[in-house]
Amino acid sequence: MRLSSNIPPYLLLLSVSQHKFPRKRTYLMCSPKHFDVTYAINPWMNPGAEVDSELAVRQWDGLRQTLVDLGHTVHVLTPEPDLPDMVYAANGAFVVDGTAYGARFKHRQRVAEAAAHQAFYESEGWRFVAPGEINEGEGDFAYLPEAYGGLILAGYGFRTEPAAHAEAQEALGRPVVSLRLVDPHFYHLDTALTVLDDRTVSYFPGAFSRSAQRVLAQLFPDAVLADETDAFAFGLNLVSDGRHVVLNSEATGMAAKVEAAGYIPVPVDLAELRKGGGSVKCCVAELRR
Ligand SMILES: CN(C)C(=N)NCCC[C@H](N)C(=O)O
Repeated sequence: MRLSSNIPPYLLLLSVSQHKFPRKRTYLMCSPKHFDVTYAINPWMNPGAEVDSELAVRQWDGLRQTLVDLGHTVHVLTPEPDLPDMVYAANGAFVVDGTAYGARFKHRQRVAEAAAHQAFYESEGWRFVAPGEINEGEGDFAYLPEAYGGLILAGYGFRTEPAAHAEAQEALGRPVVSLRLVDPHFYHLDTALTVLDDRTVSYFPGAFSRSAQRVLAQLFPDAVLADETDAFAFGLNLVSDGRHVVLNSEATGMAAKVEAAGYIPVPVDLAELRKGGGSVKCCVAELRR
């Protein structure tokens, strides 16, 4: 930056402090090679709907390439034929400070996915904690490394059991704040709340119980608030590196909100995978060393 003598130093400091800095991330994804909608376990799934799995793979690859082009490392899990929801890799574990707390899926159709994730973490040398309680990994857990010294937010009400929140706190040694989800369209925390940078969240209040809304307002007075339209467009189901916000291209309102908050929206088309009830974030697990 060229310093101009006409700009008062306090204004320069202000512009630097508002600049968002990206952090290089490591992610895990799984190709939708076997993606299909053959059962309905959330309100978005319609087993009668036609699914173009080749289009799903192309769109998914666009997301993978976008993350690589932003400078991030993306590991890829091998998809398995009878696990059509395996593309939603965020649900397989929750990783903080080098420890992977494994998933235990609620619905029988997804139960076998957990073993594939466990095998990945163990073969890559991560500390793996096997779960006793039902939980759907990063679908229902979010981490803010710089909020309150490192804070985990956890959703319950549809998939993950509250007992898993205590189990995650034991496994990961970070405080866990439990938040009750109340709208079945937003059955995982990551459809209703997202982490924009190490201390900032964005969320749709209407997806949470009144008490959970009060908790979020108390903890995050500076949150970027999303509305129902943003949430229904899967606008909160995004992946941010602290500066670039990769989100569903249909979520134009949410893109405008993150831009106004100082981030750079990076839209990707993931329409085919919406038929399974997920978007960008569901497809991407963050591996935190
Ligand atoms: C953002 N969401 C909801 C996710 N993190 N995961 C998507 C899972 C979709 C799958 N058919 C299911 O219902 O489990």
